[in-house]
Amino acid sequence: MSSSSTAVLLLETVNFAAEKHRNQRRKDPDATPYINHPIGVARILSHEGGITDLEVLQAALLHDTVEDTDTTFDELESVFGPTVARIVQEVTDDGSLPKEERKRLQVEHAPHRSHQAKLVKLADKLYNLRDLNRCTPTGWTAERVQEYFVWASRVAKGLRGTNAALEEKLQQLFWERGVEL
Ligand SMILES: Nc1nc2c(ncn2[C@@H]2O[C@H](COP(=O)(O)OP(=O)(O)O)[C@@H](OP(=O)(O)OP(=O)(O)O)[C@H]2O)c(=O)[nH]1
Ligand SMILES: [Mn+2]
Repeated sequence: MSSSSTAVLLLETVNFAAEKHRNQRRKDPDATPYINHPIGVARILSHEGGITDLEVLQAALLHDTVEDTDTTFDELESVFGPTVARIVQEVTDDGSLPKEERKRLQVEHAPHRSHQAKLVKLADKLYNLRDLNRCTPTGWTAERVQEYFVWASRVAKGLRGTNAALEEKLQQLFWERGVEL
């Protein structure tokens, strides 16, 4: 595929995600537009992970659309194709389960995800941990922040051997918190 059609597809994808997340905000005190997160996750993959796989970058832009908006996997498949839809599906929690179960399943399933899905997971965790270092979400205690680091390290353990650059950056954040990986 030519670089120009890659650019067009990425713009189509970021616009789809922006429209889906249009009314959502992050949990930080400034209520940052939610779309900053998926854009930042895709940018970590390209800029820090050296990832050029278009379907991975598209899946990163779309990774929270089904979990957090009215988007369906069928819709993603018809607009962006089966591979992108499958990667998003792999990184989407089952919202019908209780939160503790969803968290436990992320740890359990991480090692069995595809390489493409593991990349998105690594970048998602790296973004969210950096965001926690930047500021505390409204209503979160320091203990809840630390628990997120501990849980994220257990997920990251199952993602090992996927991307050295991203894993080293995650490792540094865990080390700074005194969390063993
Ligand atoms: N650090 C941070 N996170 C925020 C903020 N606003 C929204 N989030 C989202 O909150 C989720 C982490 O919070 P939790 O309390 O663990 O999860 P919850 O959404 O199920 O309540 C992440 O979802 P996710 O991307 O789906 O990832 P995951 O951790 O659920 O896998 C993250 O993107 C913010 O200001 N800072
Ligand atoms: Mn996310």
